[in-house]
Parts: sequence; structure tokens; C-alpha cells
Amino acid sequence: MNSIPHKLSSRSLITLAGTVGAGKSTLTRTLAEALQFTPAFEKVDGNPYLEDYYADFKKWSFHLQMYFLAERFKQQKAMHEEGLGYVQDRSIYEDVGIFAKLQYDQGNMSDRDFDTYQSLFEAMVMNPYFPKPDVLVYINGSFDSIMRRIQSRGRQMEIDTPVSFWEDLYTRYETWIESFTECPVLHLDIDSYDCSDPESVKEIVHALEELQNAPAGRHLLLNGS
Ligand SMILES: Nc1ncnc2c1ncn2[C@@H]1O[C@H](COP(=O)(O)OP(=O)(O)O)[C@@H](O)[C@H]1O
Ligand SMILES: Nc1ncnc2c1ncn2[C@H]1C[C@H](O)[C@@H](COP(=O)(O)O)O1
Repeated sequence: MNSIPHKLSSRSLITLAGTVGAGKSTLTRTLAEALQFTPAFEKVDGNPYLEDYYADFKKWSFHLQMYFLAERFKQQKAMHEEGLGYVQDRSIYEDVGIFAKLQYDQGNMSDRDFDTYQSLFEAMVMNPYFPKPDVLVYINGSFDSIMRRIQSRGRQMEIDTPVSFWEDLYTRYETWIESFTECPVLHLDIDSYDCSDPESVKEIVHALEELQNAPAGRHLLLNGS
């Protein structure tokens, strides 16, 4: 992807959100190249808990959440210190608002563990290392499209996970984003929008420019039509 001239501040933080397989990592790479920003990825290889977690949610949910929180904090601290423009693959809001809550609701995290996790999360987001994103890009599509992407990417632990888990996650995302008001939100629908097409990426960049100074909680839908 060639770089695209833009009017975003050189210190912008653009954060991508969306369910597993939606296309966040792919678009993080594309947008970072287009904007000449630094990509900040969520590391899956080398995560010491992820496989165990998918094999036994009850045993490993708390450990995995603590691990992700620590990783996000380190990433956020590095971004804060560098002060450059970043495109970030997944927000910390999804950890607590979706993943941890899902496991708590399903009885895989105890009250005490969930309380400990939440209080650590709250202490962290109140820290100056945690600026809110300038724009959150929310990627979504039909459940079938998302499932096809999970299958085609081929992470065995995800493929072996029951469809009911992905349905629950998908529904939670839809509810969560409706009431998300921390920053402006750009919605991308993968069924009607091809994020790999350079013309589409230009449109995304223009929409980011439009949203960068919009009030927190403004939602804009880009559906390629
Ligand atoms: N625009 C796209 N068109 C078609 N397939 C895509 C597109 N973006 C991502 N994918 C594919 O979907 C799968 C999941 O994408 P990925 O970026 O890893 O998602 P996430 O980071 O949200 O889990 C990968 O196999 C990827 O190659
Ligand atoms: N906070 C989280 N809790 C549980 N699982 C998580 C969390 N954050 C990410 N994950 C999982 C989901 C996927 O299997 C991988 C990577 O996510 P992706 O959406 O593909 O970037 O980690």
C-alpha cells in the first residue's frame, strides 16, 4: 500500500476494534503504511496462555486476562513515550467490556477474580499512559463472513472452539459498540466494503480526517455504497 497524503495529526492514535477474525491486523498493517504511522499489533505467537485458555476457559481465563492487560499496558507506555502516530490492533476496552465479561458471565471467572481484574483495569485506564484513541475503527460483517475468515486464517485453537462461543462473542460486540462513547467511531462493514482496495483505503483515511475532531461518541458508517 502506497502512502496517502492526509491531514491527521502526526501524533494520532487510531485504534481498530472488532471480533476475532474481522480483519483488524490486516487493516492495521494497511492503514499504518497508508498513513506512515507505526503499527502496534496484538501478539498471538508467543502468548503463553492462549492455547491453554481455549482448551480450558475456567482454568485459564483469569491468567489470560492478566497477561493481556500487562501486554496492553506495556504497549501503551511505549506508544506514550514515543509519541508518534500509531495504528493499534485492538483496544483495551474490548478486553474488559467483552472478553473478561463473557467469561465472568459464563461462570469461568469468579467474582473475586473479576473484581481484581476490573480494579486493575480501572487503575490502568486512569493513568496518563492511556490516552483515548482519536478514532476507533470498528470492523464488522455478517457472522458467516467472520466465521469464514477464522477458518481460512487457520489457528487450530480457534477452529476447534464451539460455534456457540463465537456467536456469544459476536452478539456482545454488537451490543458493546452501540453504547461505546469514549471517542469517535468509524464503522466498516466487511461485506460491503473491501478494506484491501486502495480506493477504499483512501475513503477510510478521509473519514478518519472527518472524525478526528468530532465529539466522543459520534458514530459514522462507511459501507462502500
Ligand atoms: N479485506 C479482506 N479481504 C479478505 N480477507 C481478509 C481481509 N482482511 C483480512 N482478511 C483475512 O481474514 C482473516 C482474519 O484477518 P485478521 O486481520 O487476522 O483478523 P483479526 O486481526 O481481526 O483477527 C485472515 O485470514 C485475513 O487474511
Ligand atoms: N482479552 C482477551 N481475552 C481472551 N482472548 C483474547 C483477548 N484478546 C484477544 N484474545 C484472543 C482472541 C484471539 O484468539 C486472539 C487474537 O485476537 P484477534 O482478534 O485475532 O487479533 O487472542
